[in-house]
This record gives sequence, C-alpha cells and structure tokens, in this order.
Amino acid sequence: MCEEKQWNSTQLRRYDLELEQIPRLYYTDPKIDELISLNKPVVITGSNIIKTAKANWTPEYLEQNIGNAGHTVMLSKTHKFKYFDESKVLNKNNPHGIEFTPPTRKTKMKIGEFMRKLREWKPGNDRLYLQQPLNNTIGDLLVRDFINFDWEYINNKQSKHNWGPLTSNLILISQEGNVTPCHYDEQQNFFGQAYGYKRCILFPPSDFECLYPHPVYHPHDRQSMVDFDKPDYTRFPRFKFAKGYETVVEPGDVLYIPIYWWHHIESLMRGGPTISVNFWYKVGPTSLEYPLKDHQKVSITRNVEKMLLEVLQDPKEVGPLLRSMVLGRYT
Ligand SMILES: CCC[C@@H](CC(=O)O)C(=O)C(=O)O
Ligand SMILES: [Zn+2]
Repeated sequence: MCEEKQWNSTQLRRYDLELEQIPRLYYTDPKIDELISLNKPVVITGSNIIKTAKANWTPEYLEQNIGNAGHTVMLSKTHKFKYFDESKVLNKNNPHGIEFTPPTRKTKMKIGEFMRKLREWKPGNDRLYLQQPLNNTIGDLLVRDFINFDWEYINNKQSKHNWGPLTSNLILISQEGNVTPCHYDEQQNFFGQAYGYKRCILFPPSDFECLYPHPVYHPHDRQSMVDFDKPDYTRFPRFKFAKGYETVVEPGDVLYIPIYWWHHIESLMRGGPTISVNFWYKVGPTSLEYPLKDHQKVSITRNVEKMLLEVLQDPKEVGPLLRSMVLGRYT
C-alpha cells in the first residue's frame, strides 16, 4: 500500500533544473551495493541504520536530551547557509587569506535558547541551523540511541566499498525552509533523515563544468558559484546543461551521497524543523585504475590548482597560464 505522502510540491523551492529521481531501494536489495560501488546515489529505505533516531529524535526529545553544552549554531540573514572555510579568510592572523564577507555567522547556543528562537522566529530575524558534531557534549540518551544504530549494516557497507575511517557524525537541526546550497564534499556520506522532510538535489562530479565551483583558494572552495534562486546565465552559461537527480528523504531514510557528488539540501518550506544525522567517511586507499573515474579527475584539478597557486602566488596568473598552455594545443 502506498502511504499517504506527508508533503506536497508547493513546499519545494522552484529551480530552473531538469531533475530525475534518485532510486529508493529497500535495504536488503543487492542493487544498493551495485550503485554504491559505482559511486552513484541511492536512498536506502526500511533499514534500522538510524532506527533509534527515527523513533526518538523529535525536537522536544532533543531539547531534553541533547545535553546542556553550547552547540554550534549557524545564523543567516537569508534561507541560504552557504558554507565557508574560515582558514581561507583574510584576517590579522591569516595574511594570506582573501577579503571576504561571510554570508553566515557561527555561534554557540544552548539547546533551550535555540529551540526558543525557533519557536519565536519571525520574518526579518536571523535564520538558525544547529550543526553539531556528535561528541562528548551530547547527553547519555542520545549516546544510547547512537550506539543502537545498526552499526553491523553500516560497517558492512564501509568495508565492502573500501571506505576509509568514519571521521564524524553531525547532528543537524534545521529551521523549516533552510537551504544548504550546492557543494561537494571530499568524503563518502551516509545521510540519515530522522525527523521531518528534506529535499536533496544531487549532480555527478562530471557536472563540474556546469556548476562552476569557487577557486580552491576561496573560502567557498567546493561550493558552486551559481545562485540556484537566480542563476546568472551570462557568467555561468553551462548551468543550463546541469543534469540533476532529486529525492525527498523522510524519517528513517538514509541517502548515500557519493564522494565528490554535488548536493543541494533544503528543509521543506512550512514543514517545521527537520533533524538529520550524517556519517562522513574519508576516502579509502585508492589505486589509479584507468580510465580514471570522474571524481578522481576533480581531485586532480584540485591538486593542479593548489600547485599553480603555490608557485604563481597570484591567483590572477592562474587563468592566463592555463589558457596559454591549453588553447590551440590541447583544445
Ligand atoms: C553541514 C552539513 C550539511 C549537510 C546538508 C544539510 O543537511 O543541510 C551536508 O551538506 C552534508 O551532510 O554533507
Ligand atoms: Zn555536504
């Protein structure tokens, strides 16, 4: 029987994109391993991976049990929470950084204040997004829930697909309507949805040329320069060729976001707060087998950019040097 859908399409933000559906497969389906081994996204349904989070992690439960430490909360004047690397911003102890106006502010907030601000939120107020690594600051009941995730299933996937070590789990408590704009991470990601609904739009690493990542030295390294709400087709003409995949994850779903895949993730509008827990894995030992995979080529472009910036010093010299090297010779 098909369950009553708990959301409708008016809760999704509208973008000028063609989007296919990401497959949703029951957790015992062997096709899941086929897709993961091909570095392709899949929604794993019906599993016990984050069963205890699906069962327990409501906003009220977290308010009672996440712990009384100050948790990391991002604040934004808009619905977008575009990540930036603080270590790349010019400041007194970072003379090599660049001039940059951060679009968000990081603060520490106790859960009670965070939830109160969420309840009292009015248009014009800063939006809030709690993004806290699961560490020794969290309360005992959450530790118990975390320990009772289906680690046998998770660890089996990690070893079968030669992922590296689990580096961190973030608990994400988002205000309705918040957006994490399009970016890629250099880690494999099991993205677990515990409460509420999130729309996830993914693009393959081969869409690199359509999504225009900021230069590697920029604080928004790994983030797309394209504003999905108002794409600038003059600066970013190939954005119209981006071929995306989407899904709306529901409580209990785990979305596999393959390493180097672009993803834009939004909490449904008028859907209330959402709660997710992700699992980031370093890449495992990789041998260069030919033909190289698309994500390996992205990794190579990053190394070339870093090396050229190291030796040229001035970012404005990178373009001319690459152009003189490539135009008429490799094109
Ligand atoms: C800080 C991490 C945010 C998350 C997206 C989201 O749920 O808003 C993401 O990008 C990831 O899990 O990789
Ligand atoms: Zn991410």
